[in-house]
Amino acid sequence: MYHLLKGLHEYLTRKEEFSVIILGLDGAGKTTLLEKIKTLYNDVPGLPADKIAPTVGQNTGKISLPSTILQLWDLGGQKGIRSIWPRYYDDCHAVVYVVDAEDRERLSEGWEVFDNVLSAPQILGVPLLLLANKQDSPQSLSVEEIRNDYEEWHQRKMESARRRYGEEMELEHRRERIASLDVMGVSALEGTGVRTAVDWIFIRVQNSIRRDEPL
Ligand SMILES: Nc1nc2c(ncn2[C@@H]2O[C@H](COP(=O)(O)OP(=O)(O)OP(=O)(O)O)[C@@H](O)[C@H]2O)c(=O)[nH]1
Ligand SMILES: [Mg+2]
Repeated sequence: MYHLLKGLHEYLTRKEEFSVIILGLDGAGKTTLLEKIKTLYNDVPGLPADKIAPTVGQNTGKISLPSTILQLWDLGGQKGIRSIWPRYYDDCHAVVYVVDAEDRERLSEGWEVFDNVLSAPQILGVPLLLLANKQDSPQSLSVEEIRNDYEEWHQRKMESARRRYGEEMELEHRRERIASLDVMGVSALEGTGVRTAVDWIFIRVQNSIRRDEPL
């Protein structure tokens, strides 16, 4: 009887686990975001911003939400480390791409890398959230400006591909993904917008296609 009740209790209180990968250029604020999420959701706070060094490899974190656990993977964004990202694509349930909205100089580089992520076949059906970070800084571009900058960059890229190859290179599913792209503003440093972003992930992973795939 004890085992039966224990099993029933475990069944009723079990939590489904989802993996979320956090990507973006070095310095975008991924680790600051991860640590802020830990501070907001866990009893043990995450590292303060002044203790965070550039990531060589990965950092992880886990948060518990109603009937759900989110396992977060913050991957290093330096050029030489980005090649490890695709190893995480097969098993992730959501992707968060962080942009430094303050650093106008590196926006194009960030879009180039973002475009590679978008075109990875393993994550085609996976929810993708674009975060315009550092909204606490007055120099930062707003969510609207970031979205426009990406769309303009993408338009330019398509035009240059058309000129070079004389054909429409873009695939339909990619166009749809860009059109329905969700962009949110956050300050990983101050925590503004972070709960809204986590709520978005929480809701989207529940309906994720990958969730229904057999293990
Ligand atoms: N003003 C401001 N600065 C931020 C914010 N988030 C991160 N930073 C700063 O940006 C710098 C880089 O932050 P990290 O979190 O280390 O960036 P990262 O994306 O993890 O970088 P890599 O580990 O190299 O890929 C640090 O100096 C942070 O304090 C933010 O929301 N606002
Ligand atoms: Mg980092």
